[in-house]
Amino acid sequence: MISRSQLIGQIKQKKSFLCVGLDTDITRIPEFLKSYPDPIFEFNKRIIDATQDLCVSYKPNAAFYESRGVKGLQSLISTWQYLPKDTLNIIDAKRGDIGNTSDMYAKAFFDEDASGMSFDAITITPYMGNDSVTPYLKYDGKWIILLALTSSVGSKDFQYLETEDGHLYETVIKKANTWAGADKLMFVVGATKSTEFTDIRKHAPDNFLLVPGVGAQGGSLEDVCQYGMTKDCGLLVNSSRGIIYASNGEDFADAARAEALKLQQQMQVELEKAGVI
Ligand SMILES: O=c1ccn([C@@H]2O[C@H](COP(=O)(O)O)[C@@H](O)[C@H]2O)c(=O)[nH]1
Repeated sequence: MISRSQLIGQIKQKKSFLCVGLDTDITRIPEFLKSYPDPIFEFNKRIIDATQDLCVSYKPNAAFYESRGVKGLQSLISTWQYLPKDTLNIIDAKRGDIGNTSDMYAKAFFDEDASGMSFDAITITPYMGNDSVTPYLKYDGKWIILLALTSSVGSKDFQYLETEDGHLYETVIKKANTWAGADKLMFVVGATKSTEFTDIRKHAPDNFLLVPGVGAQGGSLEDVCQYGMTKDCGLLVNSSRGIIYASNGEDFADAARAEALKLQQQMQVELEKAGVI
């Protein structure tokens, strides 16, 4: 479990707001790892060892594990067990369903006794509304991260629809902030949407934003910080493929570390510029 003040403390100490995405694809990991009993876990373990002093968060994406059935679930559980307990460990599951089903999803990812895993935070889709979200809020110390404005091209299909608040993504943020405080609730905002961060901050001055889309998707870290950073930082910037697949040779962990270090160094500059550190 990691509270808002602990998260801010980690950011200041590590001079980083990097979230390393563990989107671990069996077809992209180095060949030599495939002789290990659990190649996906072995890969993640080495990535974690190589990056944990440079990041404040890890984000396994559930799809990469669930797509492998029982084996994948075991890799996810082993990865969760190995994750440092002072980083904010997010399961990127993008769930959303009626209340009693959400209860089960919450158990799956938050209740170690039930499932063998207890992540600090989960990503959720907001469109089924309040009763689809409240089951996760019952867990003390856990975070929910609602999709607000995604990095995808398809974000324009629904998220920009005009509403009384401006756009649908603004209504999502405004409404969800009546359900939980900034100590439990974050929003996903894509790095490819940096100019919208100013509007988003009007509705979410204190919430942390989980920002995917730098690196492989082309978003700019500098722009995200210019429009989205707060006095407490308020940002967790994710990079998955750009870090974990920096090399597919025996040097993959060193190459991942080098990419994470580049991002951490840019983040340090931004934190100093904004007076956070
Ligand atoms: O709007 C969104 C929401 C989630 N994601 C997820 O973040 C990572 C991004 O991976 P990269 O390899 O750094 O592009 C991935 O798990 C996505 O499912 C997103 O990209 N955009």
